[in-house]
Amino acid sequence: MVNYYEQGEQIKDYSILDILGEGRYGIVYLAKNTKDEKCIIKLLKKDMLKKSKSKLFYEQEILKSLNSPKFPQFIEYLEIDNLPAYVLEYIPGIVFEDLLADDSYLFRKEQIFEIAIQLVEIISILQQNNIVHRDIRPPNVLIKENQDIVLIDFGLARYIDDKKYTKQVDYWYLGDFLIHLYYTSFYQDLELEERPWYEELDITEQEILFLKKLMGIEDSYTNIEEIQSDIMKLKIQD
Ligand SMILES: Nc1ncnc2c1ncn2[C@@H]1O[C@H](COP(=O)(O)OP(=O)(O)OP(=O)(O)O)[C@@H](O)[C@H]1O
Repeated sequence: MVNYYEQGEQIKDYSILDILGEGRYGIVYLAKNTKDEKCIIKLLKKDMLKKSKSKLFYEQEILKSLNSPKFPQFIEYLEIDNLPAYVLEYIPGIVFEDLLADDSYLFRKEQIFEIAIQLVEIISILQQNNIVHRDIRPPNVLIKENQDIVLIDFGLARYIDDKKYTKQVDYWYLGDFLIHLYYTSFYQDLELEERPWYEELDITEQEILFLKKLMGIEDSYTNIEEIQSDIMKLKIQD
């Protein structure tokens, strides 16, 4: 049984404003502190306590260690009804999942390159801290009003090793993310047979090669500098 908190209810020093999301593992609340500043409270579900231990551990550990405006700051650990919870900085903005759900929103190429540059910078900071996020998807990437990008939800993030948790996992997600953005300006003729993205999208050979390398379809990228340099070349050619 999940004990939901309602708007106006108090959890320790925080007053609940809204429920932002509910996953298998827990509930994400928007709340405000005693100074009236908004923040995020993540509360784990009881029946998921065993399974979610590692999710909780890594998300906390990793966010504590990252000190950059490109990620939400870890504020504090709480225990609520004997369940672990933690408080994170609230980032005002909109997640890409919501932008993509709005069919009228089209990403232009120069916007896609700007977003790609910021995401690569984010991956580069993660790599400097030996971290792979493993979930860089539209619900987990937020864009602020000033167009700065912030990566959230570190539940699957881990320390890089050379087996399961490789750098290439985040390169694959970056490629897939960018393809979602390219598809916003693709008109699907329902009469025609579906083709793979590299045939359907109106993109250059260089863009195809870049995306294929990110996704490991062609020779994979081995380092982030190479990716940075290829995006700059694409941007100049555009
Ligand atoms: N720091 C934050 N600032 C602003 N909004 C946030 C923040 N963290 C989460 N959100 C909002 O809450 C939603 C759910 O958050 P998040 O994806 O971290 O939860 P989760 O339950 O761990 O997700 P999942 O079930 O996908 O693992 C996000 O899509 C976003 O809209």
